[in-house]
Amino acid sequence: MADAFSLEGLVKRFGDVLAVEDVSMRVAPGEVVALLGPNGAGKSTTIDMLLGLSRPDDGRVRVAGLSAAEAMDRGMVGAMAQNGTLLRDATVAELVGLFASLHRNPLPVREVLKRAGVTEYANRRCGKLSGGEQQRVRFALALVGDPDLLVLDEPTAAMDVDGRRRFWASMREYTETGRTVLFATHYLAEAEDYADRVVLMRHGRVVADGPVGEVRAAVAGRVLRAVVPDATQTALAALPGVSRAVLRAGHAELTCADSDAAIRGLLREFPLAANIEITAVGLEEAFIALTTDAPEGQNTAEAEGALR
Ligand SMILES: Nc1ncnc2c1ncn2[C@@H]1O[C@H](COP(=O)(O)OP(=O)(O)OP(=O)(O)O)[C@@H](O)[C@H]1O
Repeated sequence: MADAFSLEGLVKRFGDVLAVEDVSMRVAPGEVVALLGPNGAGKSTTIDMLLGLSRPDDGRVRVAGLSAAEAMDRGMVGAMAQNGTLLRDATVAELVGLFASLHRNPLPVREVLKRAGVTEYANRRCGKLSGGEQQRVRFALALVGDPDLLVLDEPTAAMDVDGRRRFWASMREYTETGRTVLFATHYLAEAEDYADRVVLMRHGRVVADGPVGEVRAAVAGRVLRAVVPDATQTALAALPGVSRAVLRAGHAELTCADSDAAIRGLLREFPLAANIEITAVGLEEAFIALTTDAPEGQNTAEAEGALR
């Protein structure tokens, strides 16, 4: 089956800043992909290139076999920017109607309002809406052309807990129809709950790409904690199966790719290790392990290698 979209070796520089460096991914139709990463990781820059809003310095974007610009022209892509301005004096229904008139095959306005969950304030002026409500209107505008691919840059940034829940309920309905979605987010729980696949970015590069469960397992799978007298952080990091080690006042925290190998190695090298405890790693810890620069003695590069 043809890719819903593909990014091949994308590079983007802004002066001296290498914002995106060799980013590649292939996304199949129907996949819901979360693009995760800390501030400045290159998520928005990648999205802008996917949408044809900026040109890569190197590499190629294809959307259903077309260039980004062609796909946008044909209304195949719906986009929701972080903070595009809405016409303040237009009502929500008027604005959606205006956008519908720009598309060749728009969905009926009433249908769009319903799908985006904005029917209750359809007759309110956009300038009178809260930040979260405005985000939902932007979502409606992204849906109006009935696109095959939805690209959302931090869609829930301004929403409260209830707004977020309602937004994702609308999204679920949309993705159940087999549409492809790429969304950037800072919320790990959103990636965990709503994406089939997670792409983690750091410093302009993809550092992990896979199903949520696989990413979590590949980063470590487990954290082993123990009191280890006479150990050094470097010696702990060198144990088999350990991808990251932190030692504070004799308390070791070992992030493990293989916790069985790690515990055997630990007891062999440090027979006095005590109070040993092993727990599963959440996506949050996996995310932090992969997207923060490791302090001395930690071995994040190894964990990254395991994922590529
Ligand atoms: N127009 C620009 N001019 C100069 N530098 C830019 C420009 N756009 C982005 N950058 C830089 O490129 C890097 C990547 O930024 P980008 O906005 O893509 O990151 P991001 O992952 O989307 O971050 P955030 O989560 O904060 O939105 C950052 O160092 C940023 O400062």
